[in-house]
Amino acid sequence: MTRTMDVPADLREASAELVAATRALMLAAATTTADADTVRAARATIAELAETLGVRPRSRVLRPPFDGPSRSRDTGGREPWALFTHNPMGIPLEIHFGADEARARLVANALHEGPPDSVHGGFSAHLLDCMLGTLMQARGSRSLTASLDLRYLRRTPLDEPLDLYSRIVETEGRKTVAEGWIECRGERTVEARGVFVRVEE
Ligand SMILES: CCCCCCCCCCCCCCCC(=O)SCCNC(=O)CCNC(=O)[C@H](O)C(C)(C)COP(=O)(O)OP(=O)(O)OC[C@H]1O[C@@H](n2cnc3c(N)ncnc32)[C@H](O)[C@@H]1OP(=O)(O)O
Repeated sequence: MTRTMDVPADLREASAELVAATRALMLAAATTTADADTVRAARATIAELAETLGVRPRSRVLRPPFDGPSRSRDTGGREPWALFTHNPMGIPLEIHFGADEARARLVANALHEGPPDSVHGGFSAHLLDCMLGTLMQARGSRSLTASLDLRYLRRTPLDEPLDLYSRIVETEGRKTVAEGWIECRGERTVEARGVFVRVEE
């Protein structure tokens, strides 16, 4: 494991920019209407880049510090915590923490499609697990998701602002119950309830 703090700040910044550009490339590659020659030329360029970047790969993505979310929480929601800065597979979320709750805003795009024009249910589950799990982390708790129950109430649209929320319901011993939901235009589309169990460091 390489922690973000183990690499120089300049490389961290360059890596975050590369990942953001890669996400833009993923969307462009998936939705392009360019002709076949242009697409093939792009493929060759990308293959070349993959070779350049893959010369000495790490076995894991850069890992942000565990206390990042709690430091963000300490700012009272002024400084959000950015998720998946170094991983283009993750859906980038900027989470604002309160004491026992969190919120984020996101516009899902064509890469996240499940039912036509709607967010894939697995991505909604991923987003809500992030909202709940990162809130646990922001409260300093080293906990893993033991269960995550979802209710898909209506379709969650692409290309529109989505509001994501999570909050702590109760804690008993090593277990914490948290819930979260996604809203579009003020209407809930998905609800989640998760049990988190604290583990040893
Ligand atoms: C060593 C690693 C270090 C890691 C440092 C963590 C750092 C954090 C970084 C954040 C990272 C982001 C995280 C994002 C969220 C994920 O993506 S987490 C990934 C998905 N989740 C997992 O992989 C978890 C896999 N499962 C497990 O590891 C274990 O089953 C668990 C959940 C830790 C529980 O195992 P255990 O410690 O042996 O717990 P156990 O003694 O059986 O039960 C403890 C209590 O929990 C209850 N419980 C257990 N499972 C359940 C359940 N499914 N439903 C309800 N209650 C349950 C038990 O009934 C028991 O209750 P009490 O009897 O105390 O009242």
